[in-house]
Amino acid sequence: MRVHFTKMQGAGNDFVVLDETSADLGLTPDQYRFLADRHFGVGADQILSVRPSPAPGIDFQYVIHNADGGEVEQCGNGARCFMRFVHERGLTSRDTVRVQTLSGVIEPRLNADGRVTVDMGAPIFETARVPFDADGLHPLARGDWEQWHLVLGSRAEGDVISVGVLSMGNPHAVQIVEDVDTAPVARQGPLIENHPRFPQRVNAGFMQIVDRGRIRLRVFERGSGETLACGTGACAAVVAGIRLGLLDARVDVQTRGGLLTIEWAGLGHPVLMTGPAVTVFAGEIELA
Ligand SMILES: N[C@H](CCC[C@H](N)C(=O)O)C(=O)O
Repeated sequence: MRVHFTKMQGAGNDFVVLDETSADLGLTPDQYRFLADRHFGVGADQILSVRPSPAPGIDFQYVIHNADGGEVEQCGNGARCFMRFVHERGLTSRDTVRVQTLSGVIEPRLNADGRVTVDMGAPIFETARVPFDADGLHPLARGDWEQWHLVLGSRAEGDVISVGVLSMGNPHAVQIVEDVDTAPVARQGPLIENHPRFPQRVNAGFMQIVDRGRIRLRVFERGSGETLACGTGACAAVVAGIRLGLLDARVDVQTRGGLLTIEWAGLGHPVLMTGPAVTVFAGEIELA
């Protein structure tokens, strides 16, 4: 099957985008993994499928698969690229659309300066909804929020880290580090991602607080490994920092791939994420 695709990136988090508005391609996990493969396929952190409206009042459906072929609930950098894609392909003439994802409706908006702002919805803190298995654990109260001690690996080698746990539709565990450049992302990332207390695994954030309006962030993503940026990870990190009393309501997030700006007015409010969305090239590929 010959498939047309568009390669895009948002702050270096890169995507293969498929226009499935005329017909679902019906791809398998193996085919998603092939498209994401940086040696045998196109190469991407996630594969984004643009599908027709599922209901009145909703413009599109947005389906996301990680590089490991697994479908996931949300992708922030992908949502910005989604908006650029539907605009460039003439699938909408509007600068904002309503998009159904597995975790709810999001509203990306194309700004005059070329960046894209997305209402990512409100963060979720109930551990059962992240999901995070807190049974038998005693939280550490910090700010107006709880932190959890996680033992990584076997008790012998076990790092014990303190994480904030929350969902942006997808699960995140965020820890504060002195310096993201020396943080043990490669070693701790997989141990956090696959920690048994996260039944659906988790995205692992490593946040360095520069000042109350700026952080540096690295994320070891569930199903994709460390990426140059993670949009939902940036939202989760800023929300965690605000709840710990360490950040103001508007924060610039410096990732290895670029700058994102996150705004959150507090409990009950949505998180707004603003950042770049770039079309790199289009092509076709033969799928077995
Ligand atoms: N790896 C994530 C999905 C992609 C999130 C990230 N690329 C973003 O920009 O939010 C997960 O398994 O929940």
